[in-house]
Amino acid sequence: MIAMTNPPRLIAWELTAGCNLNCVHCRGASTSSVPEGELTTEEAKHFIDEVAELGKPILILSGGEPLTRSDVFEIARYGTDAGLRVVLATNGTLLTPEIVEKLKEAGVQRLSISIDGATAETHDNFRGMPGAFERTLAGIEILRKADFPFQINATVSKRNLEEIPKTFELAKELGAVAYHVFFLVPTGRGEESDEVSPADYERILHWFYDMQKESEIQLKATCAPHYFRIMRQQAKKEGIEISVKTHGYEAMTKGCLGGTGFCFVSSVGEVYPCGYLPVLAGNIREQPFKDVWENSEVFRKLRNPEELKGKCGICEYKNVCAGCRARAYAATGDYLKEEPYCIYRPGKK
Ligand code: HEM
Ligand SMILES: C[C@H]1O[C@@H](n2cnc3c(N)ncnc32)[C@H](O)[C@@H]1O
Ligand code: MET
Ligand code: SF4
Repeated sequence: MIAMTNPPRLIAWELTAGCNLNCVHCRGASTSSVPEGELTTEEAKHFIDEVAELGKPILILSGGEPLTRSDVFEIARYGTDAGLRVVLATNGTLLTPEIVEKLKEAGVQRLSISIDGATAETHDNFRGMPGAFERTLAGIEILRKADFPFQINATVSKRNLEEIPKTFELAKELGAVAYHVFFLVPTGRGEESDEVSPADYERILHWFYDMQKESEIQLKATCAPHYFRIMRQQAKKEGIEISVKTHGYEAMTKGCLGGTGFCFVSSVGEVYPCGYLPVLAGNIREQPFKDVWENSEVFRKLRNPEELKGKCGICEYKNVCAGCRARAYAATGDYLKEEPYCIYRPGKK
């Protein structure tokens, strides 16, 4: 019998590597100069056709800054018409009422807006542009007036660790429908020296767990697979069964979806397990997307927990966590080795 591969549930697509900001942590090391060879509008549409044939994932139009690409609305419309749930990730500084209207017309369902500090000083230092915070807040005001749903994405690093709870408060005050924390991955301009310590991961993820229990808006921790262990450890202590009712969407999913439910497509058509793990799975200019998704070596390995090495390989939580493969790669050059930022010793329960 031939083993079936599930289609992706979520695809992040770097429509362009160009950007109007210059963030210290940017995985794409994006700047205002746009590298050559971006997928053309026609190639982009062809890719959408290929994705829609395989399944109906959420398609995240990302970057770089996707709003610097003039055909972004045409691409979004095409994705919507193909039956995909199209969302867009932006730094929020370029939003105008006209752009928001066009995004609505293109059927875009939600925007994510990055806010990496609760004060202008922290955010602007992070984002490499004085005035970015004010411009992003102005962008959010336009979204609110247009009644356009948005989530806040905040990236945790040593530079803003203590302000993270305040960014959550800000997200709620601003009327976000969700708050997603990303944990810095040292790739592109992201530096290992800015990563928070394993003990701080543990502390912030415990805080996140407590917030999730009482929050009225949706919370998600991205690139912190250990959250799924902590969730189980805490629920056990509290004598709670994990269910969608008690723990929301997080009850149904697992730590890292890279290569199993998620992949990243770069501005020149390269396919990766995620935007932080530079191990190439294939290129949609050279191969059908279906072929890359189903057959590439890196995806096949990531789908098999038995491939995990070190303490991740013997951990009782490996099926729900599996560690961050991008951090393992950045630290050792081998994406199957143990997650370097996890404090847990397998077998302790
Ligand atoms: C609806 C608006 C959303 C937007 C705009 C958005 C945006 C993003 C972006 C830009 C990334 C980073 C991708 C990269 O650069 O590699 C990302 C990652 C991710 N998001 Fe979201 N997201 C949204 C909703 C969701 C939802 C609803 C879920 C869960 C069902 C989700 C799950 C994930 C996962 C699993 C990753 C992958 C992290 C990784 O392994 O690379 N997102 N999201
Ligand atoms: C989609 C989200 O990804 C974040 N982002 C950009 N670069 C990195 C990185 N190296 N590590 C973690 N998150 C990152 C952006 O700040 C945005 O909020
Ligand atoms: N530029 C957008 C943001 O800052 C999306 C991609 S970030 C790599 O949120
Ligand atoms: S993180 Fe986003 S906004 Fe910042 S430089 Fe990278 S692409 Fe631009």
